Amino acid sequence: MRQPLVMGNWKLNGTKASVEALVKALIEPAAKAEGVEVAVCPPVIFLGLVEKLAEGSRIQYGAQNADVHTSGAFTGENSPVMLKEFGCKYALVGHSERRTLHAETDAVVAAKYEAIQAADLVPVLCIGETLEQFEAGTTNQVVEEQLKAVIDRCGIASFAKAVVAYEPVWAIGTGKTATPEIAQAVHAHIRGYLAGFDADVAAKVQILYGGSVTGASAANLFGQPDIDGGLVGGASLKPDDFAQIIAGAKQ
Ligand SMILES: O=C(CO)COP(=O)(O)O
Repeated sequence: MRQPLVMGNWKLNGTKASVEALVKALIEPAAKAEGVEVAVCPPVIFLGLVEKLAEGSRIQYGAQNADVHTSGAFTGENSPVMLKEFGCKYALVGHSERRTLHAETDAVVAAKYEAIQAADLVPVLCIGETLEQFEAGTTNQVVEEQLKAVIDRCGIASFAKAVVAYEPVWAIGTGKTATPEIAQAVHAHIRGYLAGFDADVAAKVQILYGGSVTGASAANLFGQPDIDGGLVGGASLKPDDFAQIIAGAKQ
């Protein structure tokens, strides 16, 4: 019922040459992965290039961040409306690196989520606990709070046009993937929490796992009933690994 989605988050990586090589290398794996949605989130400066390269392919794309404003005196920002003009389908919001390095609070994340949807883009709402919170056993409360901030501002119905990405901070870029069992338990909790507001919306929303996903770990993770694909960092920069991850979602 839910279509798997595999999304690469390139973070602050790439050159014109590497972006060209990577997108070209992904066209065939994406074409073969019928039934799997494939997307990449390059640094915004490469969006125009990705738009050209991905034209006519099954590769969709998005931004890693967006401002809350549409236009104005906000030096250095990119608005969701501009991202839409460049053909983006998605925008990540609330990635842990934005929350930590750019002090994005739950309130800021909710405002950005709203602005992204207002521009007719699909927000990919990133949530997840730190190592300290994981060890303290508070994962479920942490993700509930992160979700609640968005529900309070935008309503549960907004999740009909959103994607959730569960990314435990301790698994991001560390090589420590959550086991399929740990990830599934949190995904089931997230879906159950959303179902408390609206069962139909909860049943349909795609919930991605992110954090050190590799070609080797993807299929087991994506085989879990509440894991609908992945948000992939490091491995999405390597065409062979990312192709294997895409294939892992086709099961
Ligand atoms: O942060 C991530 C994706 O948004 C995950 O990054 P890694 O796959 O490099 O751990």
